[in-house]
Amino acid sequence: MTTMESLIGLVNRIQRACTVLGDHGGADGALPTLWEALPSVAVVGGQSSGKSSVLESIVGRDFLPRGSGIVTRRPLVLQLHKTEDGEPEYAEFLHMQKRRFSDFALVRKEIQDETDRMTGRSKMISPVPIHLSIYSPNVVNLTLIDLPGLTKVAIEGQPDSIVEDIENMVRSYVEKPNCIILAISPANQDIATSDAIKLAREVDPTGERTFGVLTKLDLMDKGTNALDVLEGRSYKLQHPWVGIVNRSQADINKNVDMIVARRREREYFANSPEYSHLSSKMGSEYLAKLLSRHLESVIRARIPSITSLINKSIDELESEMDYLGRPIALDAGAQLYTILELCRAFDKIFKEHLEGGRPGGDRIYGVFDNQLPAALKKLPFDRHLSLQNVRKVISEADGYQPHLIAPEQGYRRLIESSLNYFRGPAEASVDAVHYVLKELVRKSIGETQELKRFPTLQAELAAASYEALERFREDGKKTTLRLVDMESSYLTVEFFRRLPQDVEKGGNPAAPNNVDRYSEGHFRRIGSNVSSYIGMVSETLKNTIPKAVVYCQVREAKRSLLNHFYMLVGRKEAKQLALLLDEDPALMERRQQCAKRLELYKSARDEIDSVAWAK
Ligand SMILES: Nc1nc2c(ncn2[C@@H]2O[C@H](COP(=O)(O)OP(=O)(O)OP(=O)(O)O)[C@@H](O)[C@H]2O)c(=O)[nH]1
Repeated sequence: MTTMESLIGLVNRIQRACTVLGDHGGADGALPTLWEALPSVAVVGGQSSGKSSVLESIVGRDFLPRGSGIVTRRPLVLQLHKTEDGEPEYAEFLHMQKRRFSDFALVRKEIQDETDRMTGRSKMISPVPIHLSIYSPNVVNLTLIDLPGLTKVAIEGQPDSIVEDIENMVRSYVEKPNCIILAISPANQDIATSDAIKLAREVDPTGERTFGVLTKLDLMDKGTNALDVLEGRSYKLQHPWVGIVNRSQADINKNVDMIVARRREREYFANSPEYSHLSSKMGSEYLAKLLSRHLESVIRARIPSITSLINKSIDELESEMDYLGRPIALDAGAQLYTILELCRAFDKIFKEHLEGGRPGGDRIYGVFDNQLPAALKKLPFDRHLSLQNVRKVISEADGYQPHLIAPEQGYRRLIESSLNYFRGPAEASVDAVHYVLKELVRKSIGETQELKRFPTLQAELAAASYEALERFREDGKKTTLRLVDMESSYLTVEFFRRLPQDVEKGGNPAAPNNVDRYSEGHFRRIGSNVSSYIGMVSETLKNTIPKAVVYCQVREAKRSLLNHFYMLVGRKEAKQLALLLDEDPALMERRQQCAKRLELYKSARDEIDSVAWAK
């Protein structure tokens, strides 16, 4: 292989890979894409200027869709690969790599069908290119991009905006500094009105990367010629103008062979009185060689910057791969190990929340320090130990025989019924701490970077943790309620012994119409005695409830949150483990894309290295 072939071949391969990866120089890219760094040749021209004809005669084959209106509605990236003489000619589409087309009429049909697949049968246009490779001994290595013909009016069924849409799409290709513009203008039309030249002048005012092509020389009015244009007097470009004679419509109808047409074109120039002095620099074959040579020199000049773009991209992709994490191992042992690692990472963060280092654990103390005391304070003892209620409870407890010295039964009933009120705050504390723990689990899962890739494991971990917390909550409730029950099962005798003996009987003589067996003061005193006993119990519970809650819930969460989960995981089979490590599909997709791109860039780098050394 000569250097030229390998250089263009290299760019061809990179271009194809770019398309596979969806990189076709979109207008939105903030960073320069690899596609944009690669030199390419775009064919631009007004409708019927002869674009398709030029492309076909460069290829030496009929294969482009024909018809009226806007036929080319998607860019066609045409990569020509020269093969050894005698080898069969064939074409291949990137979107259908398994199929080799040797019938070029079918190539034409597939271009049409593939255009419709993207744009629908509407006459809309799409910037997503179709990739076609042609392998033939009759071509030179070259990549050409056929773009929709510039037009001035929309036809039936097309929105008016199509005129502008086409121009914008074509512009988005030709404005790239690496794009070589093949500007096609018909000779039978004033060059000053050429759509192709108008656009080329706009994006390449110095004419450095524009190749002017003049078609339909044979259709000029008798007695006129195109020498002013071809010799660069009408519109100056850095590269020489190339005149072309394509097949006429009549030739096409008569199926005149392309190879015959090429010969006729050669003869036309050789025998033309006006152009014979230019004949070695005219015609589609010459144009193909000129472009190929130019493309090669441009590629050679661009190689250092392409290499540096590739190296930069490799660095970026590698760091993205690091961020996305390694792909998961396939054997059960390694998977189990990974799962346990991930659990440990989560557990560590959860503990940091409880023990400090990360916020949230303090909210548990908040429950003990604020919520519990406030709830205890709010208990309705005032109402429960009102004079009225005390009198009622005591009297009912006494029954037909009022108490003689102190209402033992009544006291017990009052105390027991009061103690019942403590169940509320006890349960509420357990619940409050439960919710704090649950929230911390949720937060910790979110904060475990390593878990991000594994939504299934995240969900399972959360479910297992919540289940464990639920068990701890039940235990917490049982234990705190037991503390309350213990208070009612045995009263502190000392407290009552220390009370002054209440011996008052027979009512208050000062009260004139006392219908009660005991004075109000008597009941008041009982109420206040019970109230201070309850106050004492309240103080105790304020201290013991937190102990029970921490013992049953917080301590257990720290010690054994995932114990049950570990046991379950340990029993799982390889397939179930793999399910747990099911990654977020979007992420998997991204890693795959990333890996594919990385592979592309690396092989591009290798190829560039080998081409550079081959020289
Ligand atoms: N006689 C003659 N006819 C030509 C020449 N070039 C193109 N034609 C004819 O002009 C018509 C249009 O040519 P195409 O190659 O289809 O032009 P195009 O720019 O691809 O047209 P659209 O795809 O419709 O925009 C066809 O009938 C060709 O046969 C030429 O050099 N000489």
